[in-house]
Amino acid sequence: MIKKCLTIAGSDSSGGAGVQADLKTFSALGTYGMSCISALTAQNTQGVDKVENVSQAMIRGQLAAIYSDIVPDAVKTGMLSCRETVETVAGFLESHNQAPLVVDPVMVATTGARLLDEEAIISYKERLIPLATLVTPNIPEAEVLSGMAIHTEEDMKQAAEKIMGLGPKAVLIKGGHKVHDATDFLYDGETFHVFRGEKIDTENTHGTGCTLSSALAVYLAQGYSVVRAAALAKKYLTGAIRKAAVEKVGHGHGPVSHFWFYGNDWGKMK
Ligand SMILES: Nc1ncnc2c1ncn2[C@@H]1O[C@H](COP(=O)(O)OP(=O)(O)O)[C@@H](O)[C@H]1O
Ligand SMILES: Cc1ncc(COP(=O)(O)O)c(N)n1
Repeated sequence: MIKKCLTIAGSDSSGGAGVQADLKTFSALGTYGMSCISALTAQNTQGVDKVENVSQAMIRGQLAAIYSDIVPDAVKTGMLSCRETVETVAGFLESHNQAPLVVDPVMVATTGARLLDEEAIISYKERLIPLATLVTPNIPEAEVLSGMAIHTEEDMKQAAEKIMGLGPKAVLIKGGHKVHDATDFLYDGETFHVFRGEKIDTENTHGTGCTLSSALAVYLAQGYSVVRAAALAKKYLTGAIRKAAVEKVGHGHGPVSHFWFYGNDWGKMK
């Protein structure tokens, strides 16, 4: 039976990040995608112009409609925007969700705009992260969650240990913000797993974190271990960045391309 994946995240009007990136990833990897939209953004590849939060009643309504009909095999959260929404989502998932949960603690867009209120961080730490199968901060987000500065790979490991103290089953610190490589660290409380990645020379990285966390949700829905899911998700994302480097959309930070994955088969059909 087809696996069903749910994203709880913000909408990106330009289609590169947020719910739109998540649904594209779910489809490209052969799963059925569902969404609960937490906030609307008016944004493009150059910046975020406006943010409007969806009401708590509407967020609860979307989640209740989904869970009363189609039970997800995996869930991911992305931009949750404010403290109330983090609390609402955590409260709902606590009582209704039994599937693997990937928490991408989205705080700031690639273009620099804030996507999360400062007061929401405490709710992430106390309510949502403890429910996570995997939490996937980038380096600045890991600094906020761990309360320490990260300059070296040793720092990434120490921060991962501190974030594990918040109660998730595993943490993946993403290394895309480093200058020379794109190495990610996964810590499951016992072992550090290193995912070395070539840094592709491109500014077209809009939606990388969203795509990675969605691909992780897909592979967890399909029953892979967290370690295997992380390796497969990184492979999918690297292909999507590589394609984006030669296929620019928009005038700013172009979105990653999900077509690379279908590309070969489509080529054969022509
Ligand atoms: N230029 C790049 N080349 C290859 N991989 C990248 C590049 N930029 C980011 N990544 C990878 O994309 C994922 C998201 O990373 P990061 O940019 O750190 O997170 P976010 O999108 O949340 O800011 C990670 O797996 C990271 O290693
Ligand atoms: C609705 C929404 N969610 C998440 C991101 C972060 O994605 P990125 O870091 O790639 O800009 C975004 N820009 N917009």
